[in-house]
Amino acid sequence: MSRFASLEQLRAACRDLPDADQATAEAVSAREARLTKPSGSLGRLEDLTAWLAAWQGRNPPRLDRPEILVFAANHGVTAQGVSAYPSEVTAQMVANFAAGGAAINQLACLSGAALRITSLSLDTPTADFTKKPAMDETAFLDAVGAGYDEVSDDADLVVLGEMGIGNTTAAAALSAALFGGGGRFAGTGTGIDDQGLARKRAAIEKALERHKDALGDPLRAAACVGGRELAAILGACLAARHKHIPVLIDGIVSTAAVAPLKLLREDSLDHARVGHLSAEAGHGLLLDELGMTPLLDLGLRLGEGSGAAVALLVLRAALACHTGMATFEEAQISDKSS
Ligand SMILES: Cc1cc2ncn([C@H]3O[C@H](COP(=O)(O)O)[C@@H](O)[C@H]3O)c2cc1C
Ligand SMILES: O=C(O)c1cccnc1
Repeated sequence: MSRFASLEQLRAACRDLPDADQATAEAVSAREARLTKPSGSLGRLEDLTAWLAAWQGRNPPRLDRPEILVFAANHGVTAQGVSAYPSEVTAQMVANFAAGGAAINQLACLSGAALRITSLSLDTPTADFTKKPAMDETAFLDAVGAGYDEVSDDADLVVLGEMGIGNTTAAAALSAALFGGGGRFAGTGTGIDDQGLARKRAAIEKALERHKDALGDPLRAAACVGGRELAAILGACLAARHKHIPVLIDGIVSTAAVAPLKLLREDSLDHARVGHLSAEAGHGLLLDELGMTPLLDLGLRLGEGSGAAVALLVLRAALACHTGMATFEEAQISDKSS
């Protein structure tokens, strides 16, 4: 039995959100202003520390227990020839994660984060959404609930990633369902050729036409043209908000996964930052629609949470400066006002 019994119950949970702790953020910004550097010279690192504090409600904020949650699932739409790799690779990569051989294992280790992989019914792919809804309401709510339940109460940051052959098609379809524009969010994913990209766009357009009556509702759109791992990421992002835990989102797949939340409540992603701009073509377009600015732009196009895990190192840099630096008074350095 899922934590969410109906779409209406989930919708209510998506609208009932705690706010940031502004007083704590202001206290952190006040200390930041007294640190031994020209005012504002640590640029966006300064904002990141205040953002962490605002959502953790803690001064100073901490990164003692960050966790990377990777959700894996399979997609019926792969029957349309939309990925360069076969669906078996999803389970094979889950085995690789368990053995420590994937990119995200190295980045989790380096960034000092716990890594948890959750497989969602890998032997039961979603339906091919060019033909019918990817998930019925029960399957969708189960996946959202599974993601929600993965977030630890005592995590101080959650990084959201995924593994699922075919999921850049689901991400592009969901983005278009939410923001319009047919195949414009489609990119080459794992590296499909021009014919593959044409098949991907055609599959997306067919799905949008088939499900057009459902797409006005962001949650039904996510059930019709999303995927289990995208639904779980939505659930985890929502759980993190309810638990006052800041979130780092990864590339196009995890961004598309949480996008329905934004349409249900405008400020629902304020506790989240986008770790990086994926090289997957549609990610920048999607971020423009969401009004979100990525922290890094390194040309990554992997998924797994990899770009967000690299961005966690930047958050650590921000926090190290904030907590370790001396103030002007402590170091007896004359500041510009004295
Ligand atoms: C070996 C391998 C490792 C991966 N790690 C993440 N992805 C990424 O690629 C997939 C999405 O691309 P598409 O929509 O083109 O299938 C997802 O599994 C995503 O996490 C991988 C893909 C492969 C092949
Ligand atoms: O940006 C992403 O999330 C992405 C890009 C390519 C393949 N898989 C994921």
